[in-house]
Amino acid sequence: MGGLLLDRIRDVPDYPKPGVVFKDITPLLADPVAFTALTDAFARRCAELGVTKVLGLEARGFILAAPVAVRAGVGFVPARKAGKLPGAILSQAYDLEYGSAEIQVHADSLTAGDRVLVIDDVLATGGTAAASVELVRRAGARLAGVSVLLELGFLAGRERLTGALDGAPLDAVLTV
Ligand SMILES: O=P(O)(O)OC[C@H]1O[C@H](OP(=O)(O)OP(=O)(O)O)[C@H](O)[C@@H]1O
Ligand SMILES: Nc1ncnc2[nH]cnc12
Repeated sequence: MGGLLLDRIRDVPDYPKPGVVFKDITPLLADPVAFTALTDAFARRCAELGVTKVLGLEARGFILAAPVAVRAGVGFVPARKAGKLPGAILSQAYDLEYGSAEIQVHADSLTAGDRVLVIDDVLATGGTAAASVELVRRAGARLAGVSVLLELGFLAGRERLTGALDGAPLDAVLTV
């Protein structure tokens, strides 16, 4: 499966800033065989980890996590960029490879009985994933793990996240 997916991720140099090589997953999304293989792999991980909810990160994480929730038969919880959720929220600011942002979840979207898998496309510096893990904890749920399509190993996100994971697995389908 690795080649099928890696061949469909495009490098875009100097986007969105000079020096950044942007990993564009749109070719993968446009290929139903590749997208289905990825969805199935994430869904299998949900079953292995006893997941009750997947947390998808706006925006690319939404695209990957929503079909996983349907396939795995678990709930989908959106972590949205600041200012988009209408109810009472928990909020977490963070830095990422090319900027800074703030993500939010509805405070009642996760409960103490939930085992949550955070799903995103890219793990770069780990700032986004760390903020997501923090929101899961603050919502009172248990972190089942973090699963990403592509880990950029040279940015050391895994090292940054290790403490925050508290033993939960960090899985990358691909690492470059
Ligand atoms: O490991 P990090 O350095 O935190 O970077 C990873 C994050 O950056 C990208 O999201 P982005 O904020 O660009 O949003 P998008 O999904 O709306 O494009 C990507 O989808 C991850 O969520
Ligand atoms: N290099 C990169 N490509 C795609 N998404 C990213 N998010 C953070 N860094 C990224």
